[in-house]
Amino acid sequence: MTNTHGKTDSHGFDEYEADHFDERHGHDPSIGEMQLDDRSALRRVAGLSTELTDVTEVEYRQLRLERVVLVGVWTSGTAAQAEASMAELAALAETAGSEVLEGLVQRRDKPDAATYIGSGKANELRDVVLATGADTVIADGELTPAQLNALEKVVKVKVIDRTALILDIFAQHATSSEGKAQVALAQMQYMLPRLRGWGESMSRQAGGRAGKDGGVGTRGPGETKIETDRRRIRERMAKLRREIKEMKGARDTKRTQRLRSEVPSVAIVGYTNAGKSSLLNALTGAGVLVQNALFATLDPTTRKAAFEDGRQYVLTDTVGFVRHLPTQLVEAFRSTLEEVTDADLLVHVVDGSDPLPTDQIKAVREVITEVLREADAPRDSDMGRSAGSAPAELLVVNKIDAADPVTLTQLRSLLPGAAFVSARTGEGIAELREQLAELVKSPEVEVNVLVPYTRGDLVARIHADGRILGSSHEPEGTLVRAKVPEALASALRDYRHSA
Ligand SMILES: Nc1nc2c(ncn2[C@@H]2O[C@H](COP(=O)(O)OP(=O)(O)OP(=O)(O)O)[C@@H](O)[C@H]2O)c(=O)[nH]1
Ligand SMILES: [Mg+2]
Repeated sequence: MTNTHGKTDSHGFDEYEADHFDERHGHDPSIGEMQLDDRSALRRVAGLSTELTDVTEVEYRQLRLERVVLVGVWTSGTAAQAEASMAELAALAETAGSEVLEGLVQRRDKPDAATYIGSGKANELRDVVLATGADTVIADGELTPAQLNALEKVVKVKVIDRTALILDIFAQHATSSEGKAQVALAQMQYMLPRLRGWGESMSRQAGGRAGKDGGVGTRGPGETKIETDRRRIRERMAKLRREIKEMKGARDTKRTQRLRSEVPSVAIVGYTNAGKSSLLNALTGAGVLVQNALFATLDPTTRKAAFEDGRQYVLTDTVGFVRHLPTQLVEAFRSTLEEVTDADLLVHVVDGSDPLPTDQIKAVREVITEVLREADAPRDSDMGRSAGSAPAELLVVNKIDAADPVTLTQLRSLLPGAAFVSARTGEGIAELREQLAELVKSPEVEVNVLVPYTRGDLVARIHADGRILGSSHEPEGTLVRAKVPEALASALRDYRHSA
């Protein structure tokens, strides 16, 4: 796996990811309306798919999404929510590089056990596929291997589900070696029960057909071949887990240093495309990748920043969330998501111009809860956060320049503590800075110490981590009055000076 940056680690403080900086100026299509140039601007990363083909030879069905028809089952919620879900699926499909030709939604109590949509609707879908010349159907859910297989038999083109689509986008956008490994792990986990025959393998397990060739979707290797492939994939997964753990080690060291120095950490979280990276840029001038694409950011980027009073803090931009984020990804990205669980404060960015911002807030909180629960589970390399202490959350409604005024008024009364900003125009950013300074724990312990000259290291730490209120050089050492983090105050205990 090569890294387009020529770097192996993009989690440092001062990395600058400019090579694919791709902001489209003055043009802001809404979700689901991304233009052709957006898609052609996307480069497909030839990474995992080829590798998997190596591993399993003919087994892996590469996602070559070109002309797609979307299909969804609307089981609960309002018509607006069903519509938003399809619009999001369209945006995901376009982010993955495909052209959306048509979308069908079926109202049902629950998805059809056999074919996801009902059989009548499946035939209708077949007609739409024929009429539009689509080569792929994307279903808005996670389908069982058997459902995918059965639906493919009816529509006679490739059928993939929302989970596979999201995994494909992640694979395209991963740039760091850690990100690539995490995506590969998630994809393999998804693929394992779906090896060629998607579901056919299930019937074999159940003592079904004897693996004779026969028609679409049933051709394939014999049982032993599939088993060999499964074993090879499991071996690769084990290797990836080990690699991810090692890569995480390097990042942990950095984080431990940060924790020790007690620099408060703020993590920017939120729905994908809400403007998290834009906000990081607005607050720190970082210049990270901003793109009107879903999951543009996969690797956490951390920047140092300072409040007005000179106090330092670190700000981390993270991977975006989405409704029903595939569990394979949550698990594989666990080490990345630790940036979230270890933060002192979460800045939760909400796209105020989205038609249903409160649904986004809910989806993000669900993922965060899941991540926090995972983080509380005991594991070998525990560090930082003590169980149960979730970081505080500040809601930031972004894109107020583009938001509907009525929605904004509703949000203001619904979310009284929230900040309202535009990362694009800068409106509200100064106020947000003040709010952050208030919320982030101040390292306020006042000390008055006489530090002997042999402990220059301590004086250096006071300078680095605290605020000097006054200092003078005395015959016995440096006399310092300062506000310092609690940990440093206790390290200075022996040098307390009473004057
Ligand atoms: N109108 C408007 N557009 C904004 C604002 N902030 C961000 N955007 C646009 O929203 C899109 C997404 O911005 P990003 O900062 O990449 O969003 P993100 O949350 O980091 O997205 P992912 O990393 O993909 O999850 C880009 O097209 C931005 O130009 C804003 O305040 N107003
Ligand atoms: Mg981003």
